[in-house]
Amino acid sequence: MIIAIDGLAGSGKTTAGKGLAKAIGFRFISSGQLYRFKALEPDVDLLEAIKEHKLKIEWDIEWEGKGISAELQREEIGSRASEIALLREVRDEVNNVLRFVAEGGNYVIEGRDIGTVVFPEAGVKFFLTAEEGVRARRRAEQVGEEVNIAERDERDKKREIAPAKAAEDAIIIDNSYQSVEETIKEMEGRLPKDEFDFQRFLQYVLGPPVRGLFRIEVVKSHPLKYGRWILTPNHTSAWDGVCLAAVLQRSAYYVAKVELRRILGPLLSILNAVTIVRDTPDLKAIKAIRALLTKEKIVVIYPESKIFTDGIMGPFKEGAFYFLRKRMAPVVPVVIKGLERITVNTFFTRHVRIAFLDPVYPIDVFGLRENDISDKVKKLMVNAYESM
Ligand SMILES: Nc1ncnc2c1ncn2[C@@H]1O[C@H](COP(=O)(O)OP(=O)(O)OP(=O)(O)O)[C@@H](O)[C@H]1O
Ligand SMILES: Nc1ccn([C@H]2C[C@H](O)[C@@H](COP(=O)(O)O)O2)c(=O)n1
Repeated sequence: MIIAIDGLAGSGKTTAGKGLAKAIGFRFISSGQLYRFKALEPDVDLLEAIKEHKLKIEWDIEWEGKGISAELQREEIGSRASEIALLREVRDEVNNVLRFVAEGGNYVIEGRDIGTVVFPEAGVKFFLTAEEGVRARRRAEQVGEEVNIAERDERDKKREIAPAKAAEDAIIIDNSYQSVEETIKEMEGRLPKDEFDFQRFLQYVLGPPVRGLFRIEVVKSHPLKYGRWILTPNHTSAWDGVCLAAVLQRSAYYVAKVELRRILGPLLSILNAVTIVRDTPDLKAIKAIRALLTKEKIVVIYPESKIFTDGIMGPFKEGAFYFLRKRMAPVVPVVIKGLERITVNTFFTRHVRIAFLDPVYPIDVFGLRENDISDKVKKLMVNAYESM
């Protein structure tokens, strides 16, 4: 899911955008920083540099392993950036890079034309404003020098290509007299929530008793309230899906083998399962999962594809990472410990621990093959399991 934040200089796009991204577990990109980088290093081919991992643009810009945000923040660079941002070829280059990096991820992206030109299909669009005097004061405090914000506004608003303006469907927030926290809270409050369904009802009703019964402890969490995610849990018991559902704050779509239809019948659909024929390219299931991700849902895929009760993770199927490699969604590896070798006698003495590991985004695995990706994720999960 892309959350676009546009606005004029000093309206708080970067500060509030970063805060929002942190609060909801998304990544953040400042397109203004990219224009500033281009002003600083005009000869660098941005896309090539990103593909070679020389340039990192998420959160703060890193060039050849070094953070350069302070240098980019200089008023002289900002002013030069505003000038080169008038050039069609520079804008195309920056836009291509933004689309390439963000594809299939959950991002908050700030700029001037993010909701209007770069991501017109963004899930949510904000346009931040503040009075000119307030913005000038903020920028002057930031850079420690007098700033001619009116001149910059003129250039950004009146230019022919992609002028800074609110998209027709943007949510406009004037934060002249708001704190940063208030702006972030207002933005989060305007994000679209999932519709209430039967699984969500079960989570409300059965979540607390299941958490109590299995003494579930979330040892590492991740806010999964918005956006598209693929969760890849290890699979030691039929109960791990129940424990996972009990701690999620949203409905998830579980990918299950088609054979389960015979046992569970229509209950599978009620519980949001997507059935898949194993060991074949099941195009119907792939299409269904792709549609769910496009609708910004959570999909759960067990990479081992069957239960390994002793806690030693079985071989990972590469297919579980197909959607990551195809740049359709980030993967959150989930490690569940405490449900191994479950028996009637030990059922009531469980202490289940769940860790949601840091997400792996499509851009992180760019250029890797499916089996390298599954090896990488498995290593992360095995290490986490052993340390829990
Ligand atoms: N309500 C608010 N929301 C966001 N930022 C605020 C708010 N109030 C004050 N600020 C301050 O405004 C300053 C400017 O914010 P920021 O750099 O995020 O703006 P920007 O829109 O990204 O500017 P530019 O386009 O020039 O990079 C920061 O120091 C920030 O702390
Ligand atoms: N999407 C964008 C982002 C930035 N610019 C230009 C306009 C600004 O003057 C300059 C620097 O941006 P800042 O860091 O101040 O946000 O880059 C643009 O044209 N389009």
